[in-house]
Amino acid sequence: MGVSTSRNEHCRPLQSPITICTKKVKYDSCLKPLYIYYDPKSTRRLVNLGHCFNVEYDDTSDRSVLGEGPLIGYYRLRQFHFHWGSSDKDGSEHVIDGQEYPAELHIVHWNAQKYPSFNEAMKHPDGLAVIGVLLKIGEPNPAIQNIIDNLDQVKTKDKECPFTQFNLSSLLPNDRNYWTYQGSLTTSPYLECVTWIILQEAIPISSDQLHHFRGLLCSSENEDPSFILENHRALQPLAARVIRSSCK
Ligand SMILES: COc1ccc(CNS(=O)(=O)c2ccc(S(N)(=O)=O)s2)cc1
Ligand SMILES: [Zn+2]
Repeated sequence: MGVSTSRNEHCRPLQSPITICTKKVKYDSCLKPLYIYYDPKSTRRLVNLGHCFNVEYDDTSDRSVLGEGPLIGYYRLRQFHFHWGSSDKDGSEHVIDGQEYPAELHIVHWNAQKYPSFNEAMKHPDGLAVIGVLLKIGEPNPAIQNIIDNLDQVKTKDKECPFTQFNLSSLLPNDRNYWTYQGSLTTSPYLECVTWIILQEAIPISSDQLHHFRGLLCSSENEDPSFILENHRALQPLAARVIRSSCK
C-alpha cells in the first residue's frame, strides 16, 4: 500500500488540476500527434450552468472527434467551457512551472467507441479526454468575441440559447505539442475519468474579454444577482503520477 501524506491523497490519488513542472515531465516517443476534427455544423447551444458556461455539441454521432495522441480510439466532442479568476493574475486550473494563467479552455470529449453514453463513460478511467488550452492576456480573440456577443442571452443560471456554426478549431494554437496525464473532473463529482491533454502553447484573450466572463451571473433570474467572479479549482497532489510530453 502506498504511503500517502493525507487520507484524501491515498483515497483519491488522481485528482485534477495539477502543476506541471516542465523539468520533470517525461518525453514519450510513443505519443502520437493529436487528430482533431471539429465540424462547426455540430455546434448546438450555449448554456449558463451557474459555475461556468458551456458551448454544447451534437454528440449523437462522430461528427466532431479527438483521436490519436495518448488515446486509444476516437473520442466524441461534447462541450467546451472556460475557467477564470477574479483578476488577470490567476484563473487557470493547470499551472506551468509555477505560472498561473488568467484563464483555461477545456474541450470535453467522451469514449463513445467503448461506452454507450457520456454518463457511463464518466465511470471509467478511459471515459473522457479533455484538451486544456491556457489563455494569456493579449489581443482580443475574435473567436471568443463571437461567444461573448451571445453571453447576454445566458446571463443567469440555467439560461440557454441556440449557438451554431462555431469554428472551435480557431481556438486551438498552431503548436499541437502537449503534456498528458491521468486525472479527474475539476468540478463535482470530481470523477477520476479524464485523460488530460494540456497544449503547450497558450492562446490570447484580452483583459476586457475576460471581464465579460466575470459578468455572468451564478444566480437565477428571480434571485439577487451574484457574479461568477472565479471558477478555478485549487491544485491537487501529483501523487505517484508521471506527466508525459509529446516533445523533448
Ligand atoms: C449527470 O450528472 C453529471 C453530468 C455531467 C457531469 C460533469 N460534466 S462534464 O463532464 O461536462 C465536466 C465537468 C467538469 C469538467 S472539467 N473542468 O474537468 O473539464 S468536464 C457531472 C454530473
Ligand atoms: Zn473545466
